[in-house]
Amino acid sequence: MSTLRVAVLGGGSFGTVIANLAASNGHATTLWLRDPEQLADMRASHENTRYLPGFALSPELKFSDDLLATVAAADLIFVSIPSKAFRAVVTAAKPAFRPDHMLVSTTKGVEKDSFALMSEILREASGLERIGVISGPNLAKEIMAKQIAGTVVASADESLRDAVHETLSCTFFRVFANTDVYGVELSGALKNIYAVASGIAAAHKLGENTRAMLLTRSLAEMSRFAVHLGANPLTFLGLAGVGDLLATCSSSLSRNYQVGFAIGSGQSLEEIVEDLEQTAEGINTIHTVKHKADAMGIRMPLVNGLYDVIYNGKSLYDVVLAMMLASQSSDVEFVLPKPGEE
Ligand SMILES: NC(=O)C1=CN([C@@H]2O[C@H](COP(=O)(O)OP(=O)(O)OC[C@H]3O[C@@H](n4cnc5c(N)ncnc54)[C@H](O)[C@@H]3O)[C@@H](O)[C@H]2O)C=CC1
Ligand SMILES: O=C(CO)COP(=O)(O)O
Repeated sequence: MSTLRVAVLGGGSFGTVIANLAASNGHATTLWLRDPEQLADMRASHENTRYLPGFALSPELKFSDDLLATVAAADLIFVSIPSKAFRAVVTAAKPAFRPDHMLVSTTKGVEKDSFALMSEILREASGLERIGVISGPNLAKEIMAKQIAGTVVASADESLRDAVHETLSCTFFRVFANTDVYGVELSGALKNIYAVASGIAAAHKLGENTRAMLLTRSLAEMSRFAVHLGANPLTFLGLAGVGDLLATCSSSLSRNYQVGFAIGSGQSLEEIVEDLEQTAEGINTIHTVKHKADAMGIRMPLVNGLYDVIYNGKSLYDVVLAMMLASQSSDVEFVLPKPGEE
């Protein structure tokens, strides 16, 4: 196995997980974080006490707050920065990029207003060609606890896919490959919306039939939307699609599910956002996807319903009732297209 020099940008839950996997696999790895206090704490304790307390990190993992030096010393760079700051960080790193650099987003969100996907931002802001994304059912704490999991790396560049496999694979973490970059990253971003809906459903103690219907119709809606944006619908049958939807919509470890549960328990969105000390991409994604779907004329009943509950103050009861009494719809649109959508 060849060893790579790896940089991970972002010292939150997931950046720490990725950096720890790479370092534990013997790759020279530096985790870049901007906060000097957190940097000093991580250097001293070799633990991410803020986001992943109780998990010892690889003794080989290095930490830095020097963005350009960290990037310049790496071959493979993972960007694990929330979508709202993603472009700013990649732009700041640009002076250190080289044409041979491989850039991989781990971020499950879309840029507000522009609707740019993270792979598009990586390409635009860096000017580089070797771009990829990873996504899948990857709850950070489970991976830190070495519970078996898999992820998907998507890129048109085979050597990048191989490098990510070599860097992250181990006895409890398996990396699968895909070439449908938009499909994989849209899967990761869109499922956060439905994790919020699932959290609301859980708070209302809805039954298993309801949960199964919600998840299945979520998958139908996600793939319908993504196909309009040029993704392959079959990607949604993979680990990044149905896999991540199942994990995130079922787990109280998911921050998006937690937000939904709090909404369903009667808390206001303002209170929830104030209390939340971590990233829940779904809140912005609901807003951004609703406006994009409206502009493109894509039917998204679950997104519209959720938007009405969260942003327009409509009652959940009225929204669900309207959905249940709507005219007959197609089960699988690739088998029976909706009239007018053949
Ligand atoms: N936590 C998880 O289980 C997983 C998270 N993801 C995705 O990874 C991305 C990052 O999420 P987490 O690490 O969980 O978030 P987090 O909330 O745990 O941490 C975010 C980190 O980004 C840093 N950050 C924010 N703005 C920054 C800026 N301008 N410059 C430098 N650093 C900045 C924060 O200081 C913090 O360290 C999200 O898009 C999330 O959807 C993907 C898979 C699993
Ligand atoms: O994407 C995730 C698991 O695959 C993490 O989900 P949350 O961002 O909702 O915690």
